[in-house]
Amino acid sequence: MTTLARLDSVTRRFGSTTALDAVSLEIRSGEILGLLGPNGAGKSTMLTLLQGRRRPTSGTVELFGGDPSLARFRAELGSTPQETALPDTLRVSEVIDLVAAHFPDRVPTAQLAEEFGFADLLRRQCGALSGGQKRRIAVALAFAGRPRLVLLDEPTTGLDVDARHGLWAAIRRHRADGATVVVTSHYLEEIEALADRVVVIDQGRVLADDSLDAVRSRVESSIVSLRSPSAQRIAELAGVVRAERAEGGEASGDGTDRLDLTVADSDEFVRTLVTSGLPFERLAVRGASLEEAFLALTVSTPASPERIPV
Ligand SMILES: Nc1ncnc2c1ncn2[C@@H]1O[C@H](COP(=O)(O)OP(=O)(O)OP(=O)(O)O)[C@@H](O)[C@H]1O
Repeated sequence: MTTLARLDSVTRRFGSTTALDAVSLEIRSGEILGLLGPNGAGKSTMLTLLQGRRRPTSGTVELFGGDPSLARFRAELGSTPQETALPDTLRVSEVIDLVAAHFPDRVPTAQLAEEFGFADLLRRQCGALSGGQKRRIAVALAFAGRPRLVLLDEPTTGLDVDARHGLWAAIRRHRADGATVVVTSHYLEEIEALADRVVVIDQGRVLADDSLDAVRSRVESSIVSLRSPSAQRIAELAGVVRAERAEGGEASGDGTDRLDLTVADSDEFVRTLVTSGLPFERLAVRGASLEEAFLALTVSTPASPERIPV
């Protein structure tokens, strides 16, 4: 597998803020790489370095084997920024032609519009589009020149469910046609739906870099759900990484609370629970979703595990 881009011990500071802290990462051809992290984790900074829009404070960023701040190394790069800004007075088809003209092998306008679901908007001026329509067009623009590498910063923010699913299908189709994609997202289900590989970042550091399944299994989290009148004490038992009152789990009429506990080892935790003698009922155990695994990863960075007050 070819390496298309690489960060080698990259640190980027903004004044006293360290947005990226000694990050090393390779982007390999053919993959959809999901960048996952809370607000301010450093995801957008990583993309701007890959786009050559900023330089690292230290370390090396390489795009197609060269320095991304030099235009010739960006020739096969497509990207969609977090903020969508299309020129108000141009028609949609004109914006597509303008962007695609920079690439030697463009996707025909009608095909792109069909794939990304805006065939009916081609003659519309950009200023007259809704936020969601602009977003779909901005994502499509990243693919307009069949770039080898596409960077998508929160591509489906603000889109409804149907529009998001449509975009995911289009992104997958372009990957099948040979594009490599890096996608940041706040929607964890988006990363689960798209990514082959997941990089979890928090506070500028890479906490995990592995296949989707491996990231899930690496944290080996399980969710133990139960009801108990002693919720607080159960949440404080050894082995609990995170404790949360389940949705709709307000104290019920019988004085018990429903709890969802993220634990590293469910067998061990159940033994601890039984030994504690604390009352519980309706215990259920299941594997953690990516979202839950991600939360467990990011909250376990400090010395002590986080316990959300229950
Ligand atoms: N131009 C800048 N000047 C000062 N600080 C900045 C600048 N750009 C980013 N930062 C800081 O660097 C850190 C990382 O920001 P970044 O935008 O990369 O995070 P992110 O993971 O993309 O967050 P979000 O999910 O909220 O978009 C944050 O603390 C942010 O405030």
